Amino acid sequence: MSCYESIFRDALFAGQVGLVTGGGSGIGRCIAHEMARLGAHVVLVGRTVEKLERVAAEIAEDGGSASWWACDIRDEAGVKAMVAEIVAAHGRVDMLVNNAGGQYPSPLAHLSKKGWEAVVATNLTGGFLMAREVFEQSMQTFSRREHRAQGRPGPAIVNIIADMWRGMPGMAHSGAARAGMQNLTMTAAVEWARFGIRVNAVAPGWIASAGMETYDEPMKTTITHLHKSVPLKRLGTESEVSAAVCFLLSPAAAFMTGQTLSVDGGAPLYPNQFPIPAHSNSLAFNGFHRATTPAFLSAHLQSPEDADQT
Ligand SMILES: CCCCC/C=C/C(=O)SCCNC(=O)CCNC(=O)[C@H](O)C(C)(C)COP(=O)(O)OP(=O)(O)OC[C@H]1O[C@@H](n2cnc3c(N)ncnc32)[C@H](O)[C@@H]1OP(=O)(O)O
Ligand SMILES: NC(=O)C1=CN([C@@H]2O[C@H](COP(=O)(O)OP(=O)(O)OC[C@H]3O[C@@H](n4cnc5c(N)ncnc54)[C@H](OP(=O)(O)O)[C@@H]3O)[C@@H](O)[C@H]2O)C=CC1
Repeated sequence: MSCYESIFRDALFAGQVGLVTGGGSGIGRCIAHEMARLGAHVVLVGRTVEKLERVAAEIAEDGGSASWWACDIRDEAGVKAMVAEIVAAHGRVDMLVNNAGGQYPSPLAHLSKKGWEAVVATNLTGGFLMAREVFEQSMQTFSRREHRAQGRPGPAIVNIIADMWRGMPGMAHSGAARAGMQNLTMTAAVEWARFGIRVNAVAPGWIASAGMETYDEPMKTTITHLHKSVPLKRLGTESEVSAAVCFLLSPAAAFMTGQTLSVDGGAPLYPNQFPIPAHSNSLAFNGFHRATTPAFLSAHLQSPEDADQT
């Protein structure tokens, strides 16, 4: 019996096959453990063989069932071949968790085209390729009628995105990609609903995941202060993201599609997360004709720093 504790009932995913991209570390590893604990066979996908092997071994030690496939989700031919092999080996894919992703901090103006493309390909194109292949190859394997006859829905898909609702200052490439993924979630949900395929997303806020280790020291220092900007006054855990994912994959969410669940302690509702750096020359307001600015507010039409200089 697995040592992984889940809030969900035993055997919830018994007999199902689930793919977890980025399953070799952090949130993806945790999701893979929980899905295996609930009875699924889990295929771990990522680029680093050692990480995938280690997590597959952990799941096996816990009495679960897992295999792995090394693949860069940005490689279209690699994704096609991988999904084909998995479908050939297991007969189908019931669940896809598009979790692989990442970015590096940089001011927008310093982003190179290559860096932008690397992050957009990782966080948007890769998720699209995975979802499209799972859809296409599921449709080839089982006709819609066969699916219905077996009383089984098509695969359930969950995309991991991020808290980008108010922009993502310092990580513009990732914010743009995640916003794209959120929109793709809605479109796929509508286009694939008639095949019984549900597509949802989970938007983690700041999670104390292994992924946070990948940042440099100044960024890690910033991260140690992030909890102060969270109404619940702490970071989230990998297992709190996993629980949301397992809920969306489960029949409890059978009437949910195209939705994004935020797991963020309320952080986006709280302003001042990222202080705007001091202005050297902020834009002056344009002094509209016929404006009716109350006198007591006129001082607030320029930043205090600029006001100090006048
Ligand atoms: C406020 C805190 C957090 C907010 C919430 C989010 C948290 C998390 O997401 S935690 C998970 C974190 N995990 C990661 O982010 C994984 C680590 N990151 C990456 O692997 C990279 O960022 C990647 C996504 C770009 C990896 O893609 P890959 O193609 O493998 O990258 P390359 O190393 O080949 O780089 C390609 C290109 O991208 C530019 N670049 C990459 N890293 C940096 C960097 N640290 N600084 C500046 N530029 C970077 C660069 O242009 C690279 O090309 P070259 O210059 O030729 O190397
Ligand atoms: N932790 C947090 O606070 C937040 C995390 N997120 C997102 O949640 C997801 C999981 O993050 P987390 O667990 O924290 O971080 P990790 O860095 O631990 O996980 C990212 C995983 O994705 C894999 N991966 C990255 N690029 C590729 C690729 N091109 N092809 C295949 N696999 C890839 C990595 O493995 P490998 O390098 O071996 O391929 C790694 O296992 C990411 O998308 C992350 O951006 C979103 C918001 C907040």
